[in-house]
Amino acid sequence: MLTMEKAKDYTELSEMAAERIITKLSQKPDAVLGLATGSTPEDMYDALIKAYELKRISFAEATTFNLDEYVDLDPSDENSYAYYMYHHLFRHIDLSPDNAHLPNGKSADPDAACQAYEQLIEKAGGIDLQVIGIGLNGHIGFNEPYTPFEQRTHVVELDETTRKANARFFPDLDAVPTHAVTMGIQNIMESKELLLLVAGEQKAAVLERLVYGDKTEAFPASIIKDHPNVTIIADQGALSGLKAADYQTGD
Ligand SMILES: N[C@@H]1[C@@H](O)[C@H](O)[C@@H](COP(=O)(O)O)O[C@@H]1O
Repeated sequence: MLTMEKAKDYTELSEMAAERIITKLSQKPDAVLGLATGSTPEDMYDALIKAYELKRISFAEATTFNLDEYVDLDPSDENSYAYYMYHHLFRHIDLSPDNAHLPNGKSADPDAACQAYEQLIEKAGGIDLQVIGIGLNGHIGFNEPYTPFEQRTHVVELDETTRKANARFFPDLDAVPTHAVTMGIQNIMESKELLLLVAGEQKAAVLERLVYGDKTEAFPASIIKDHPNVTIIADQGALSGLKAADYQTGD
């Protein structure tokens, strides 16, 4: 079932997304959370930190798995996703470092590292709630267009468009890694619940394609319509290409 929730702006979207995680942790303190990076979830993390400071939630029993990580960036590199997570969330909360997982982008044996990551997820009981964003080309995690839907955790060569979109975080385009490790589309689909966040007018065309377009490997996010429990939270800008009836009633 796909449910669409409308936020009036990015702030409300972030609060709504945080509330979903707060509810999950209240019902299941040892929940396994799938986390994402990028600009979109930044304020959701701020809202979660606030909720933690107000003692509304604790992460003491929780476990987290991130979707992806660049290849060859050290966790201390401020452009690595390990650093992003530490900076935006982990250092502010009571999540045990032993329970905070990201793919290993620095392994000498990347395939073995991908398998080990999957085993950790399995051992934790699978992901209860996976937060995802969407790239301008429809990628989820770092699963670029034409990634097979059955793909599991793997090393990817990043699209030029993705490297350009993410260059804003780096000194220049050349500094953007060419490869990343990402959970596969299959792993994302195996999570018990999916929460897709879409913010801003620059994402209106991708959201429009996701909602009205066909399921195709050319547009990786299109697969999520097959997931049994997916919620899209989108703000007004992102929703600007949709007919109102399509998001007020859900689908
Ligand atoms: N690998 C990440 C994705 O996990 C993220 O969801 C997406 C959108 O990012 P943003 O939220 O900055 O638009 O692109 C990045 O490249």
